[in-house]
Amino acid sequence: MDQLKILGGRPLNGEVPISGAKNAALPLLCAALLTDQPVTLRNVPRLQDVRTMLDLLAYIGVQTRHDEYGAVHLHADRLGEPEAPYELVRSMRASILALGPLMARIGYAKVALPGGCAIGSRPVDQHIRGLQAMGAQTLVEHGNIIATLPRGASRLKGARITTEMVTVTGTENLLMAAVLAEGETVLTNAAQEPEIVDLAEMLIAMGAHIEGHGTSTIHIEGVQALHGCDHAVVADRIEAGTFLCAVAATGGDVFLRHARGEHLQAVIDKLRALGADISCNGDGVRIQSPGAASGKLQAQSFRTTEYPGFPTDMQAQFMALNCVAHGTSTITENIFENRFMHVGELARLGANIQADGRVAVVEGGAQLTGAAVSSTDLRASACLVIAGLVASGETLVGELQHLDRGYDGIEVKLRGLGADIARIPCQRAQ
Ligand SMILES: CC(=O)N[C@H]1[C@@H](OP(=O)(O)OP(=O)(O)OC[C@H]2O[C@@H](n3ccc(=O)[nH]c3=O)[C@H](O)[C@@H]2O)O[C@H](CO)[C@@H](O)[C@@H]1O
Ligand SMILES: C=C(OP(=O)(O)O)C(=O)O
Repeated sequence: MDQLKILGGRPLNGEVPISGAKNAALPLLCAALLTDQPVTLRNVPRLQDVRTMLDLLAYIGVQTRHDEYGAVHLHADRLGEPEAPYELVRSMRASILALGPLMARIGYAKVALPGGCAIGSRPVDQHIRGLQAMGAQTLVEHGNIIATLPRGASRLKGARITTEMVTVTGTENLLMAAVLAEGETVLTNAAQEPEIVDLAEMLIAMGAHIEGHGTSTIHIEGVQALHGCDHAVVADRIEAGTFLCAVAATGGDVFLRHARGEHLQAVIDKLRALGADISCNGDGVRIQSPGAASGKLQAQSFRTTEYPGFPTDMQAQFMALNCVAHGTSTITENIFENRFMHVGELARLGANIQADGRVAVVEGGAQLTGAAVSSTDLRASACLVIAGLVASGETLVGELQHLDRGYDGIEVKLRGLGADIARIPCQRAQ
């Protein structure tokens, strides 16, 4: 397995382009299942999760092509009796996003249950309950969710659905199911993330009737058929947030081109309180920071919540920053029950953190020193990269399959900003 070798202690300066969002691209790719006409998606990040999703869609019968300009061309004109097999689903939970569109388009879906994963148990009961409310008959058998329409029915039926908790992919699945259902669907307690808004905008461009996306109540009036579209994926707020934390920690002056400051307000508020100077305009976000070594950064307590609150997908990266800023901070993880696995690895670099259940108390001001560490999940890997950028000496980050799921060339981008970071291919990694 490849490793990242980082020599810490350098400030970051310059400009970095922010890629399209993983968590938007994955549902948008699945939305191509909703029409028999060609769909073009632009600004699609080059990530392992995108490759896995394209493999899955190809398996289902969709023609797919990722071109050299970052656009993906999809054509779902011939769908058979599609299956999303466990081999593809287990490496990427977002495969569950094929369920809603397949039910909407052909009234049949067989998707392997994604199972638990590193950050928590992550059930999909709300996806299934919502589809049942729209008339789907579902069966869990041999590890698969099999969904069908009742005898004589040709479409799902619109319904009022209130999910028991706010779920991002659950909202996306039900939104995609509802656009071709008969009559009106109202999703209450819906997720409000920018990725939901991006999906709704793509569906509207395909001819769907949707109102209220970006709020907790979404109204959808089903239509008979959708047409093709050409849509660009929204910029990745979590990639942008990761770079903001990296620059805050190392110090420097960086412009994040394409980043959308309005999608990162909770993180930006905390970074400003910590001591970074941040300005946003229509082209991107600029951060200037004196860096942790200046002794001027003040650690910030926060609790993760649904959008627009502080995102769980930024918790690990901000924790790395709190380790080197001054003062004690308390971090509460409210979304996933097991998302502190980076704590042990940060400790190997010299961090001082006590985690108990969903709460971690970070004693700031640590002088981190480089060591070999292992990623346990996607954002944990990003947090270790940030820690490595500030640690003295050499840090080796292993298990990069997690990082590669969600960051498009992070080491190339960081090197462009002045970091001393290199990927060591597995045969040379020691
Ligand atoms: C591909 C993608 O977009 N992934 C994001 C999505 O994951 P994902 O959509 O899987 O996360 P959810 O919003 O569904 O999960 C929120 C909480 O609800 C629980 N839950 C969810 C659905 C369900 O049927 N039953 C249930 O109990 C989950 O276990 C979790 O505790 O939102 C998460 C929360 O912002 C992010 O961390 C992920 O990066
Ligand atoms: C947890 C994440 O992704 P996924 O839902 O794909 O596991 C993430 O993007 O941080």
